[in-house]
Amino acid sequence: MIELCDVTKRYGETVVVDHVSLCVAEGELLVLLGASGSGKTTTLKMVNRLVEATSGRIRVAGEDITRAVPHELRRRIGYVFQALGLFPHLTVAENIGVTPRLLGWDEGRIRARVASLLELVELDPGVITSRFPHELSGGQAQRVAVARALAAEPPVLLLDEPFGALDPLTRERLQASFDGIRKKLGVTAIFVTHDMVEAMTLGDRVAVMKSGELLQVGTASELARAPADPYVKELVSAPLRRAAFVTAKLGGGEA
Ligand SMILES: Nc1ncnc2c1ncn2[C@@H]1O[C@H](COP(=O)(O)OP(=O)(O)OP(=O)(O)O)[C@@H](O)[C@H]1O
Repeated sequence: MIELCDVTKRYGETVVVDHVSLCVAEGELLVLLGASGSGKTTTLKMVNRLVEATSGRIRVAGEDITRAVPHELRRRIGYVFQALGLFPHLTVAENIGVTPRLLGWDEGRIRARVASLLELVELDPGVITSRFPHELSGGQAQRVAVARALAAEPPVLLLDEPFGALDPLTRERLQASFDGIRKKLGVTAIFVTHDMVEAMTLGDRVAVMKSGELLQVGTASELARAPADPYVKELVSAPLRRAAFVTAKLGGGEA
């Protein structure tokens, strides 16, 4: 469904994404995992042409994206990015309804969709629909951005740390409900995170990036069993190291 073939992005002399090749199958969620500055966001933005690749080829549903009109491409691809991009002068309901409205849905269908999406992301429609983005907390705004990306049931979703601003318990609940809905809808997705536990929880496969290079792609257990690089090994063992630390801190290994 999404194919990157030998994709490179350069800014001047600096290579920020270095000959990356990746395939995401229909209905699959691929996590892009890596440290800050490793090129995850740039890779994601090349898929919907918010950033143009310097070289290489990208296809979505078999179509070379350079042949698509960028705004039409983006209507077919839901996108949640770090800066959220909610329209400040539109209410929550209007923000979520933007793409369905562009696609010509009738108002009743849009209203019902907005209400069901708000419930999905655990926001009370009665309270939140008529608020403006500046009247939301960071976590609420993030949830509205996720709802907006799902609004027109796009076949492809790109998510850049969509749960980053949430407290850990809300984050865990929303990860679970997101996982359910994307499987139910059969959405193909690329999900950027630097959190290994989130990657293991949500990803069918995980792609590890470092300094613009793709180090390894595989299921979490493949990465754990046969890490191709010391950095991958360190990343996948991080949750266990932290769990051991917490266990020790709480007073021993019996817990
Ligand atoms: N418009 C730009 N001009 C020059 N360099 C850029 C530009 N956009 C990104 N970069 C650089 O490209 C590299 C990769 O950035 P990118 O945002 O893709 O990383 P990331 O892995 O998503 O990081 P984070 O987890 O912090 O969001 C960084 O070194 C960044 O400074």
